[in-house]
Amino acid sequence: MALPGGADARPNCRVEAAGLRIDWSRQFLDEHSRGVLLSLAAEAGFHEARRKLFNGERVNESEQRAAMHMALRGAGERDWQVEGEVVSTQVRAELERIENFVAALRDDDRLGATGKPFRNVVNIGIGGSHLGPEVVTQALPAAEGAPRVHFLSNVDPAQYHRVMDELDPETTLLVVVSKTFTSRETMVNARRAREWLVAALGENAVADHFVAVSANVRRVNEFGIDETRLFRFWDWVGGRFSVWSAAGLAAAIHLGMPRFREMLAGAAAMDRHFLEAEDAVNAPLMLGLLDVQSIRAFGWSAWAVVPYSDRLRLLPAYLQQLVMESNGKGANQRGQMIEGQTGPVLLGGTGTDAQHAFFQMLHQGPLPVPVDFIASACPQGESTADWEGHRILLSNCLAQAEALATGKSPEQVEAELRQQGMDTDTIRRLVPQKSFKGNRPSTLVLMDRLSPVRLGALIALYEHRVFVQALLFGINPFDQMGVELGKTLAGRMESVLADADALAEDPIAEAAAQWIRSHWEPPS
Ligand SMILES: O=P(O)(O)OC[C@H]1O[C@H](O)[C@H](O)[C@@H](O)[C@@H]1O
Repeated sequence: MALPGGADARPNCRVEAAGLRIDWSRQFLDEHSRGVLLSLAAEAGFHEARRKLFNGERVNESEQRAAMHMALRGAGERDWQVEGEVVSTQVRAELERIENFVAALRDDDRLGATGKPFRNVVNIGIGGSHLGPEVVTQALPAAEGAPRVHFLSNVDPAQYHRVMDELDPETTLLVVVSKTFTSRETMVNARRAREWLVAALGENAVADHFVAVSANVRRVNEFGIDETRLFRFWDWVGGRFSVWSAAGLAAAIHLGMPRFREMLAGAAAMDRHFLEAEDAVNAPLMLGLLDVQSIRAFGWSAWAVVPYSDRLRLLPAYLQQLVMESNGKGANQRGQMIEGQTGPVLLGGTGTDAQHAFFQMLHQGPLPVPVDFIASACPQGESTADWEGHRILLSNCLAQAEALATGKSPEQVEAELRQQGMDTDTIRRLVPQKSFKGNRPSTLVLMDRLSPVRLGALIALYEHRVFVQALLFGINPFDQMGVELGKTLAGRMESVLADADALAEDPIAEAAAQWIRSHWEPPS
């Protein structure tokens, strides 16, 4: 099927939802295939599944939990329920606690152990307890006077040094974020940061300098943080859906509470669109269905997300967790193995940098990779140079999408080469190498400017799209069983590396461990 010639030819492939202009005109979709995709959604029970999701039923069956992240951002609008129990009251209460805390930091009412105001905040957490707050912090400028927010996620000590070595314990607040409060990396980093603090300011400083964000109250208490310094979220908030909860505390500190609430409102607006828009113009539904079509009907297993925005440079990594941890699964909810690819492999980078890296493959690689182009009409800054740079950025964004769709025919290439006076043999060899097949699909997501409300809507758009993909594949998108085995083995491997008498079960791992140990020497 050829891509349509012009966007106006397909008015139903473009919607404005929650302030985002979402255009899938350059996808392989005509009236017939749209009908097929929508009937597949109906067969998969889309309306009922969406109802269950928004009603707080146990959609995460393997873990027997709801997935009610919508309640976190819509708490002001109505009383959301989880398994029949109203949760909006506790959500609002926790938001208020966060608000008071952020205000106290801003107004220097909450001080460090030696009476100095906090100038730096370190978010210690990994996965959903890191990517969400960092993606927001990078995307949006800090509120005036807000402390600088840093992120410590990796257990690699090099990262610890990069983040912590420049900080002053007296003016640093440590926020340990972990839903389970068991993630090894987070616990190791939190303990090391605690030692760093205690070495400088003594044991009593812990109470002033540490707060926790978790669903596991007992573990937090065991770590030595009492409930007055614990911000809660709940079992029904998945890690990769948790930025809207207290797990977004670092982002709230960075943005200030009014703008954090605006982000929640943007996501809530996308929730309303997903819940209320007609199927054919329901952006998360249609995009999710198109993803499934790309994977299942066309066999394209990759997907690229390219924000033309330096501020959204972490978005592809954030979406990798959202998409691939949710839907990168080989068994469906009924316990049957799924044949073929499920969730797409997501690659990404920012435009225009990515154009000089992996775009070659997008244009001429043998298999199409559908691309999401994301851009804002206005730049962040207001100077003439900012507007000029931004115009160039946007031109590239629109041009790349067009080039992918239209391509360049062999005839056109041949004519150009002839005009340059090239000989026939060279032309024969060069024409296939220089032509572009075109017909490469893309989706364009535009917003007026990157603001809290638009960012919220953008992230929620992807969340619901992932839900739709999962529904069509029969997958539970809310668990992540596939991360467990490696964690268990890493635990065992720690003793193998620490103790030469402890052997690894696997001979290849054992040989590698021996080699590593034989190369251990103090730094010169
Ligand atoms: O928040 P935590 O419990 O520390 O979990 C942090 C992360 O680690 C887990 O292994 C999962 O892969 C992620 O979904 C989660 O966000």
